[in-house]
Amino acid sequence: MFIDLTLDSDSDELSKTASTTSTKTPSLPHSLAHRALNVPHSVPQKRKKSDTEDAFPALVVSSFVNGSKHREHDRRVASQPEPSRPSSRRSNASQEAQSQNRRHTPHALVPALRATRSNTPTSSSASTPEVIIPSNPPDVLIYTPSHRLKREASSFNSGHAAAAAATSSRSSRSSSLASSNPTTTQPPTALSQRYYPTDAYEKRAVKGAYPKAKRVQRSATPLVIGTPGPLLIRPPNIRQQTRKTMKRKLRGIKGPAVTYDAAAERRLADFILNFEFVNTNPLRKGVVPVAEEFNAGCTCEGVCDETTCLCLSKEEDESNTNIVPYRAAADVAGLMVLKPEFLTRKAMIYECSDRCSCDQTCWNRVVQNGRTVRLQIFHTGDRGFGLRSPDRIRPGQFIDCYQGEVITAAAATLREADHTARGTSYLFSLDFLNGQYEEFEDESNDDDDDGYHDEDNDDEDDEAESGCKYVIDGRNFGGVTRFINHSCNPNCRMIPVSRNHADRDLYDLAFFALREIPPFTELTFDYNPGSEGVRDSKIEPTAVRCLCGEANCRGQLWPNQRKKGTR
Ligand SMILES: C[S@@+](CC[C@H](N)C(=O)[O-])C[C@H]1O[C@@H](n2cnc3c(N)ncnc32)[C@H](O)[C@@H]1O
Repeated sequence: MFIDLTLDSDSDELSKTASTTSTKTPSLPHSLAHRALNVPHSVPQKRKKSDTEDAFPALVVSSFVNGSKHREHDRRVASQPEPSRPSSRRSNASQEAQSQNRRHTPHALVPALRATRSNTPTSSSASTPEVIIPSNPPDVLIYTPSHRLKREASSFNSGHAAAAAATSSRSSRSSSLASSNPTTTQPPTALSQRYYPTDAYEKRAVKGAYPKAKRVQRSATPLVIGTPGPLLIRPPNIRQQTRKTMKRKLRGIKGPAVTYDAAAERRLADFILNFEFVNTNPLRKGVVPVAEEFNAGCTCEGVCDETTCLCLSKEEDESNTNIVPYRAAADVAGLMVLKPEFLTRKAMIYECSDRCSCDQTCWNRVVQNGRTVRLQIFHTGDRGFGLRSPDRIRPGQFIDCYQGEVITAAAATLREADHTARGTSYLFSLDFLNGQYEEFEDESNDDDDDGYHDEDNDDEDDEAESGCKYVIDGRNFGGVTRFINHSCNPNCRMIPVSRNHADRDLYDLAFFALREIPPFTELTFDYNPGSEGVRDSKIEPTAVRCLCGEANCRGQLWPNQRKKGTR
């Protein structure tokens, strides 16, 4: 067993060994204690002179055995070059060491080196100091720190403490310490040359701004054409992928399934690649809903009382009675449908809201509960895609809302040109309540009239021109109802439905069945309500021709591209 000088110090083994060896073992500085280690050599490996031999002159532990502790002498002897040691003496000394060991050592410690001198009782008669390397390998070697090493260690510690205390003048202090103690190795600091070399710039300049071009011999470079990847072996099936995308997007629509007619698959898949279905209307720049705090709710308990519910609109006559929009369907429990008389009215439906005290099962919550019928997209042949339902739809049954981006009237004016150029339009004005507050608005505008042009009013100019503040655009983002075509004899009607009495510009455009609609019948509504029964005498040359094929067809969808909404 012997001591590995490279290992760390705090070993229990060492302290144990040291205590069993001798209580007089010199106490080593912390960094000089060593751990005993089993290695296959009998003699410590040669180390750098400055690190080990000078610093750790060998102390032969077993020299304690016979009571003589000639450490200094041993150290000197151990440093003698090996060739000066006669082999015969070495063997004699070795034998003697072994016998000493056998006689006196109660434990496994034996000397590694034994210094001899002519006047020592255990030495041979030779006057030259010798190192005796016993044939039996030494067990323990503990090196004593030299005076020089002790000096260096203490000067290093004091220099390190001083450097830590004076952080501001660290570099100068360190350098002065370094100069005063040339043997001290300074730990690198933040200002060290190692991290911030002051000559880095010069070195780069010498090296040159650009690296040298790599010279390549092209003729010697092999051109390897590997085996083709999966893309070349089996090209992706674009059709399959677009179909998958379409199905994924259709699955994202809330409510009962929305499917498509197999004959329309290819065209629909191509179209849907550039279209996004939405479940709520995205509000675009400039569209600001009236805060819920301004809304009022009813105070009904459980389900609403038709006669007292505050949400319902009042008849305009003197009776002041509530207009009740819904009734229970005759054949389906829990299904609410529009009252037949409401279908012929021109009124907005006000449903109960989150501000109401009635519960969610209240009969006055129909549109907000969403679609209850399945829908199917198909291709009409001459009017693009159309929409129908595989289910029977009852008169007055809610189908779905028209959905799309809500944009300002000014934005709609800009988009309208694009819609016109394409010959299709998906713009629906939210203009139902326009005109109903004109009297009040005229009075309030009088105060504002200061005779100056206000740029902020440009949007309002557009509004005034178009007759509404906001428009719903279902071209690129929309619900499945954006496929409903126009008919001059429609089976559905678009009715405005609100849950916020305070907001007259933002509300839902809900489709209700005007009559019984058999399964797979195309759903249609009038794009230009109010002109029913009026056969246009002159068809505008720019208007989209109506192809509904009904006997009462007016010949054009609407005079200009933007639909009038529900007015
Ligand atoms: C809201 S979209 C209806 C869905 C549309 N067919 C599609 O494929 O996307 C309105 C457009 O459909 C076409 N359209 C709807 N009803 C029509 C009709 N009765 N006659 C001719 N074209 C019609 C017009 O091009 C119109 O601008």
